[in-house]
Amino acid sequence: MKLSSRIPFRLALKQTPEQRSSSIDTYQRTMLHSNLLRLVARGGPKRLMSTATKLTTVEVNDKTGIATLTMNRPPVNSQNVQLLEDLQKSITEIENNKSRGLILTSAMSNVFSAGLDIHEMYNTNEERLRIVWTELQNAWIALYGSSLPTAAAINGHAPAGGCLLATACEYRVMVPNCRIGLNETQLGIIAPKWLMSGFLNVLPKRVAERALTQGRMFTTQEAFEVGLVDEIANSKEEALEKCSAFIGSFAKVNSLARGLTKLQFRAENIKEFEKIREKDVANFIALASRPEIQKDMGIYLENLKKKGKK
Ligand SMILES: CCCCCCC/C=C/C(=O)SCCNC(=O)CCNC(=O)[C@H](O)C(C)(C)COP(=O)(O)OP(=O)(O)OC[C@H]1O[C@@H](n2cnc3c(N)ncnc32)[C@H](O)[C@@H]1OP(=O)(O)O
Repeated sequence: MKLSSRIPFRLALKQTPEQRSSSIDTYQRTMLHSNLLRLVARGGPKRLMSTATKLTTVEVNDKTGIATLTMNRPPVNSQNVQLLEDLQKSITEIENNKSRGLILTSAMSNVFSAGLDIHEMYNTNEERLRIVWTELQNAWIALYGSSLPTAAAINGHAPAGGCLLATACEYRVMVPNCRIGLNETQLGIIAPKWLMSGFLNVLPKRVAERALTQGRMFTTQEAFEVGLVDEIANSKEEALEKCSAFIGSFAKVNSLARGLTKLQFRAENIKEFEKIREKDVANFIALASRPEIQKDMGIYLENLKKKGKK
């Protein structure tokens, strides 16, 4: 069985030793291929891929081979089921079309993603809650478990689920005067462990614990200082360039070796997540259905609306 050198981690985890050794042939071919792609050109012609998605677009730069995945759900890219499904489709498409890397960004001018769409969790039924949470899990694992180099061009605020997507990537570049963080405790809710894993990958444990217990939203500058974002860019274009440069830094590195090394860092979190994912859905349904949580969500939504009208 021939295996792609860009096999997603969730599948690589299930490989037998024979399958792994067959990947080594691919390894050698990939070496040759990556040697041909040494220089990363910036800019260049872009090709819009034929995605069947409504709320995401994928553009591949023909010179660099890097795909830009853009979330486009006005006004704030809040993550409803459709956006979460489209994210997964686009990630799969990028993995299958042999792109050299993936940059996640937003079509909004001041918001990367406002996190889960609270309307999807409010005043709804258990089946809908199950779908919402399962799709959030699926979108996260597709990004976190991708063997491609991934980077987030955070061109606006990234609270909660927005921060989740950004920290699922390997590199983050953020524009000034925005906020990012996992603010769940401020909303009276507890983020499960898998949801914190990207955050815990990039921050020292002590900083992460304090931020998560406080539900802290970091400004761009603060996020840079603690290492939650890797660079600050003055515009979305600059953020995209910096993300491309990060992905380009792997041009001389064999992609299979790179991907499997990434896997070794993430495998434990992924395995833990796979073990508890069904229980986690049940926990979410139980929590989100509680009358006091529903009441708080209603108040939160009202306050968001009032703020918008000011
Ligand atoms: C029950 C257990 C749950 C466990 C879940 C744990 C995991 C994940 C959780 C989440 O992701 S929950 C979502 C958390 N997100 C937030 O708290 C962000 C809230 N939004 C904002 O802070 C701001 O909107 C913004 C992102 C900083 C953008 O500010 P801006 O001034 O540009 O826009 P607004 O005027 O505030 O919003 C415009 C419009 O959008 C609506 N909206 C904003 N965020 C959401 C959202 N997350 N879900 C649904 N709708 C949202 C907002 O109400 C406005 O609506 P209208 O007034 O235009 O109707």
